[in-house]
Amino acid sequence: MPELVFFSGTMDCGKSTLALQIEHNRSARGLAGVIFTRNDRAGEGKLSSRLGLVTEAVEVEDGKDLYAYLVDHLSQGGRADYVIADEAQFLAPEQIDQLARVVDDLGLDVFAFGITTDFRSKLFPGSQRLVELADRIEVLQVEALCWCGARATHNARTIDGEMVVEGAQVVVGDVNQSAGEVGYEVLCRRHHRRRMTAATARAAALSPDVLPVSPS
Ligand SMILES: Nc1ncnc2c1ncn2[C@@H]1O[C@H](COP(=O)(O)OP(=O)(O)O)[C@@H](O)[C@H]1O
Ligand SMILES: Cc1cn([C@H]2C[C@H](O)[C@@H](COP(=O)(O)O)O2)c(=O)[nH]c1=O
Repeated sequence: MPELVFFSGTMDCGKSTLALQIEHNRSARGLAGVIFTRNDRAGEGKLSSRLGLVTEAVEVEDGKDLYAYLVDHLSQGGRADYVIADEAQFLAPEQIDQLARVVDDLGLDVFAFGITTDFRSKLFPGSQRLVELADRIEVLQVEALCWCGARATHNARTIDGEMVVEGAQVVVGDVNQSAGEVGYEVLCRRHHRRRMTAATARAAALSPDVLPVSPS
């Protein structure tokens, strides 16, 4: 049975790498995939991994109907044996519904990859719809780690290493950004709640007089 699978995890846990591996293994066996993405750091129409691999993809703009795209593609003689959607958190809920229809009405497997929650630990609308509709949700096996060594479960947005909690939901960016730039850091829940990043933990360790944070 074809499936809609949501591979989810924090930033930097290997989602795009896995998407590229699935694409490689299937195309090596003569299967043809359609790859969707939106707002990849490598630029428009790219699916890229931090391991350096990159492939061409179809950029999903606002309002693009993914089901209609596949029907057009197939009716013009194109092949599609499976579908990959990276950065799926950026898709609109209607576009996730269209991916579910691709599974049910076209009989194709759809593999969607994305982060579940934003820097305020709120669900992205696209991820929420995936949680609601997916046949299966897979959490990636290679765990990203918080600076304390615990499994990272949350994404923090940082400026100069300090966690910020105000701003637009979507700001394309990366972990390990240089000073002055908006960046991201993955944290365990405890340290996300306390807004304690690697930089602020280091600074606190150097100032033993600082009182503990309030028990909120
Ligand atoms: N220099 C490196 N050597 C080995 N593995 C690396 C290196 N840089 C990144 N990685 C791996 O790549 C993962 C990030 O992969 P990527 O697919 O870009 O993540 P995601 O799409 O989840 O944000 C890291 O968690 C790490 O496992
Ligand atoms: C937490 C969070 C992230 N983003 C952006 C930052 C990156 O461009 C992508 C995640 O990509 P990755 O391949 O999983 O690293 O999402 C955002 O726009 N808003 C956020 O709150």
